[in-house]
Amino acid sequence: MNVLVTDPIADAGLDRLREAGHDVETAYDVEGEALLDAVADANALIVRSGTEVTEEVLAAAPDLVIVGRAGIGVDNIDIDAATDHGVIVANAPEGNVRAAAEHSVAMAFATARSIPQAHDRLKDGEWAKGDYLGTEVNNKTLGVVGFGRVGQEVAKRLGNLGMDVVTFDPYISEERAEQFNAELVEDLDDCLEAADFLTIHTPLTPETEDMIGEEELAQLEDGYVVNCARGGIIDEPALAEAVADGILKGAAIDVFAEEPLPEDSPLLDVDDVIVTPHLGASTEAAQVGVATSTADQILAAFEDEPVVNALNAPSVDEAVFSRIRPYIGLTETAGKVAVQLFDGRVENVDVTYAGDIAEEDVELVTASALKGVLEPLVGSVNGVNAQGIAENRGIEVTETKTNQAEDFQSLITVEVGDGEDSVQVSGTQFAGDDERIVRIDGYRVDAIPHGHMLVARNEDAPGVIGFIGTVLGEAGINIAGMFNGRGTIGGEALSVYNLDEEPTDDVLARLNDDERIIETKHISLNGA
Ligand SMILES: NC(=O)C1=CN([C@@H]2O[C@H](COP(=O)(O)OP(=O)(O)OC[C@H]3O[C@@H](n4cnc5c(N)ncnc54)[C@H](O)[C@@H]3O)[C@@H](O)[C@H]2O)C=CC1
Ligand SMILES: O=C(O)C(=O)COP(=O)(O)O
Repeated sequence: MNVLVTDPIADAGLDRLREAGHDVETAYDVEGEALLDAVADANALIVRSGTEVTEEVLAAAPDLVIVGRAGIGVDNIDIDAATDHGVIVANAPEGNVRAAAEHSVAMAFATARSIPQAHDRLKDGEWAKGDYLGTEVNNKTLGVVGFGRVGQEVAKRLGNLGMDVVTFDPYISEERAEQFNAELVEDLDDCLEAADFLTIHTPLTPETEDMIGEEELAQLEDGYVVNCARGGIIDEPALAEAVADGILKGAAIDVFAEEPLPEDSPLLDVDDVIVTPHLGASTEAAQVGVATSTADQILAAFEDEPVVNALNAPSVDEAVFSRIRPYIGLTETAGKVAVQLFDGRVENVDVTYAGDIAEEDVELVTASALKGVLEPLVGSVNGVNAQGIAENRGIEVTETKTNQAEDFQSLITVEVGDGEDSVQVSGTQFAGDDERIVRIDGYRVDAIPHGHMLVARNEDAPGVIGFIGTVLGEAGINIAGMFNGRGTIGGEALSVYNLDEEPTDDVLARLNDDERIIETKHISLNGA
């Protein structure tokens, strides 16, 4: 497989991919047409914050399976577009958390003690001792906006250095805040009022964009602001002005609305705003951590294993995956059989899980049923885009769980219908990877789903099966296996044939012309 890396990541990640036999190409700083050319044959793309992964980039990469973000923030990746293209987006949410937290703490101290300013002057030969009277963090209040992984680590560290911590995060519980000795406040205003130091740790979202503007900064009077989260959350001109006018004592900023090099940012012109070029994640340990984690996500995606940090695909842990794995292919097959037997326009897909499988997290299995149903209709479908494609086509998807699995340990039934008619196909998995279709529309069968199949509904009368065999034989089509299921004796029967070749339209017409045959259908499971 081809892995394209467009932002620098640690060798440990690149080596892991190469050792697994993949071609890894690095193309740092490519953009525009060059990026579109570079992704053309990529199966995986690895980025940090430097590459914009747009709809255009995704459209230029028809073989792309996964975008790996070697870090946390994914605001540079169009996840909805990736989902539409069936491309997994996975980040590495753990590796750089401590690095970002430590940088935030370092920046808080650096602004509170004017370290960069004093450093510059001393290097210029000036002993400016009298100009700097700093602020201690001890006995001050830290306001943390966004109490996720990084926010919590910052709270822990600065809490241990004598600060009281208040936090504003509408999506966490009071208990969570208490675990870190932080007081959860209801409004951003309460946080701003209380804080001497404000530190931002939210993602950049439509909700957080420009969340801190002139009014908010005014409430922090005489305080300090630290932003090592994302540019765009704080209004840069408002912050520059608040610091320049002495409303705030200082600000420490690692991230900018425009990167790299925020040439037009007024923050660069204000002495008491100290800046670093998006260095929060730049430690050796963090870079090894995110690079190896990203490589692992990519290897998992290539192997059809669960991508644990996938942001747009159902994901389960290894233990659950090993239990549901046998049912993923089976359920896709049941979906493929059902949709080929169904004559109407598919309006609903119902997947029923019976027996042991009903105890599991089956989101991935349902996605595979949808893949089976939808792929013959719309082309490339996978666990990432299956639900979205179903939604776009107005197909209602339901999951039912029951402990009634007849004599089977687990039985999965995929039903496709249009509100009036429907087709049901049930499958099970016997020991040793032995997949079977065991019910079609309630008829008991025992069919090995494979290659070309013929499903016939016919009168349960002497000679019908012989007739079908003769017609196939005359056409030179070998029957590899045959399974007959019937309702009542002399009533209707359903038989399933595994064929070595595809039956021609003529063969199907000959069979369907016989009055004892209600209908025959060719099912293709090539690749299954
Ligand atoms: N400067 C750098 O190099 C680095 C920057 N980051 C950035 O730091 C930020 C935090 O990362 P994590 O802690 O891992 O993310 P996280 O997802 O663990 O935490 C984010 C928190 O923000 C909260 N939040 C979301 N919307 C909010 C709102 N409107 N108001 C208040 N809180 C809100 C969420 O509930 C969540 O608890 C991200 O923007 C990430 O990209 C992370 C690592 C390095
Ligand atoms: O992980 C994040 O969110 C970061 O901001 C780190 O960005 P980077 O990987 O250094 O471009």
